[in-house]
Amino acid sequence: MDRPIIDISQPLRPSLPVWPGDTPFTEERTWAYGPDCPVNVSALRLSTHSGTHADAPLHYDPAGAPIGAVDLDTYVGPARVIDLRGKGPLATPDMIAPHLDASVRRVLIRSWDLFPHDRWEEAFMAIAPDAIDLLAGRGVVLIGTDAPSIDPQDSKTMGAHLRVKAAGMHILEGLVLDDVEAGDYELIALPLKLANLDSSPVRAVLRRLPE
Ligand SMILES: Nc1ccccc1C(=O)C[C@H](N)C(=O)O
Ligand SMILES: [Zn+2]
Ligand SMILES: [Zn+2]
Repeated sequence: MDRPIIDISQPLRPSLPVWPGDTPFTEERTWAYGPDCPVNVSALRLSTHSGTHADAPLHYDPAGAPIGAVDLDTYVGPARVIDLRGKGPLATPDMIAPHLDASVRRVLIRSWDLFPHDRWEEAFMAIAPDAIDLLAGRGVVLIGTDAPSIDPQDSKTMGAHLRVKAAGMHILEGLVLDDVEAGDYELIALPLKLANLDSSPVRAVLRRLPE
């Protein structure tokens, strides 16, 4: 069976919308191909939470592991995409529970009809802390979302992140699920081996599961 790759990652470019106040994405050419130079080499500067990314425990726990030290198995394997479009600003246990079964280890939530590639959209769907508890209780090890955070933009308590910490779960944020039907897939979304940092951009992809 053909299992084409479905790219669920944001393009990283200077116009990338970023969290208010965070580091904008910039790029520059350090060496430019030309008569005296046989190569192009560039430099980039970006927030660790740019685009589609994986939070490290260090993001919400000062003693937490940096992204370069996380267990990579979490980011590769079967994942269930669930469609919560139009269900409001907060994903609750009642919304999520009907989509789960004992086999599900990774859950990716779709909340946008169309991913807001060209603007920062602060009215994104967050995930209720007790929904994280439900997922953890069902054996889910990774929660992903097409929103830029699992907590509301104005959160000061980071309730969902702290429940993720308590459960030892992992997080993907900023996924692009516009072209993905609800269902089960193989997820591949490995973070960079950034030795000291709180998050890493990922190239997240899905494939149909082998029959
Ligand atoms: N860039 C930030 C700067 C300050 C506070 C939050 C962010 C975020 O991007 C949210 C983040 N992705 C999160 O894991 O919730
Ligand atoms: Zn993040
Ligand atoms: Zn986060």
